[in-house]
Amino acid sequence: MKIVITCKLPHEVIEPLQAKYDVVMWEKEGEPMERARLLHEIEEAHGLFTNVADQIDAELLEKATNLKVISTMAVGFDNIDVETAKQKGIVIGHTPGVLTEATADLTFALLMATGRRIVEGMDVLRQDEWKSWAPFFLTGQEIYGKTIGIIGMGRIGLGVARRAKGFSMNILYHNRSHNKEAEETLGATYCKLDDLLTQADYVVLLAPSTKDTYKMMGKEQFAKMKNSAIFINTSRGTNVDEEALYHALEAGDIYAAGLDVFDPEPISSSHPLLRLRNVTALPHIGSAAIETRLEMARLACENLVNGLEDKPLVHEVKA
Ligand SMILES: NC(=O)C1=CN([C@@H]2O[C@H](COP(=O)(O)OP(=O)(O)OC[C@H]3O[C@@H](n4cnc5c(N)ncnc54)[C@H](OP(=O)(O)O)[C@@H]3O)[C@@H](O)[C@H]2O)C=CC1
Ligand SMILES: O=CC(=O)O
Repeated sequence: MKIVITCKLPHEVIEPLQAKYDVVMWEKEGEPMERARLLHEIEEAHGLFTNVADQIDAELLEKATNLKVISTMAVGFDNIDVETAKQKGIVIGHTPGVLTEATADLTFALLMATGRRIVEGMDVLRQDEWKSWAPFFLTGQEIYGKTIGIIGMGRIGLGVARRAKGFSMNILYHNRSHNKEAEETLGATYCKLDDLLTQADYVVLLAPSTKDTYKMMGKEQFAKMKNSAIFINTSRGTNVDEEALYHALEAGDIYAAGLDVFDPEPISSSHPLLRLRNVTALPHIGSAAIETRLEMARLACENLVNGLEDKPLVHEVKA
């Protein structure tokens, strides 16, 4: 059977696959497989190893006449046309859990960096703009003891809430349903979205990208936040109206934003958001810790092999 891998993986990860299958792997480090090549390779493929950078859409699935399994090295699967794949009897695997703590670390790091203007501080040094210690030079927002509002209290949201607890933060959250663990172990309080937005000093978005969450943070939502509040997004760029965010930041309706994700990705260096002093931006590196990425790759391989061998996947996308 033939496997197509759309990104360069370490030898130790693909060796077991090469022993059993005909493996085609994209070799360019840090770049996704060219679309034309993917559309060609998929015609004969039985298994597809993908990630958030590929669009696994109806056009591609139409050509994938032999495909049995799609395995994404990610927890989010919004880049995959799940409905069409399911109609064609293709199973889909993803990698929840193994990236939770690394992504929660990065989310909290981004919250701290944005609140305390860490990247601006480095820029000041690089540009020789540090004249003296001054009472209000590079002052930001406190973190310890403040209120955090987590939209999407799932695995990663809970990880962020545990970190926030260590900073004695008051924890609010909004989901479609209650998260008992967050309430019972961390004392988190369930809120309507509007209440969370008006009360939180830090609004952290961690809901998946779905039809319901598309641009869920827009003009109206940013207007409800405090002028001193900070918005952090480590979920998906599609969950935010980026133009509305830009205007809210520029007008001082909110204090700052920390962003790891954009729509589309990669974001261009000329994007208006990147020109704002009060934006701290990262290139979608939430889960980018070495051990985590190895675990994700191994789990995605296990899902792939199980799918090829008609065994239950370790983590199957059920949606
Ligand atoms: N920046 C990065 O590198 C990374 C980003 N991610 C992103 O983080 C997301 C979350 O991952 P993970 O925590 O594992 O996922 P989970 O499924 O565990 O958590 C998602 C949470 O969002 C809530 N939710 C879903 N729909 C809505 C809605 N319409 N309104 C409010 N809340 C909603 C769910 O609760 P309920 O069902 O009760 O509404 C659930 O608690 C991923 O889907 C991915 O997009 C993940 C990893 C790395
Ligand atoms: O964005 C990354 C993911 O795992 O989802």
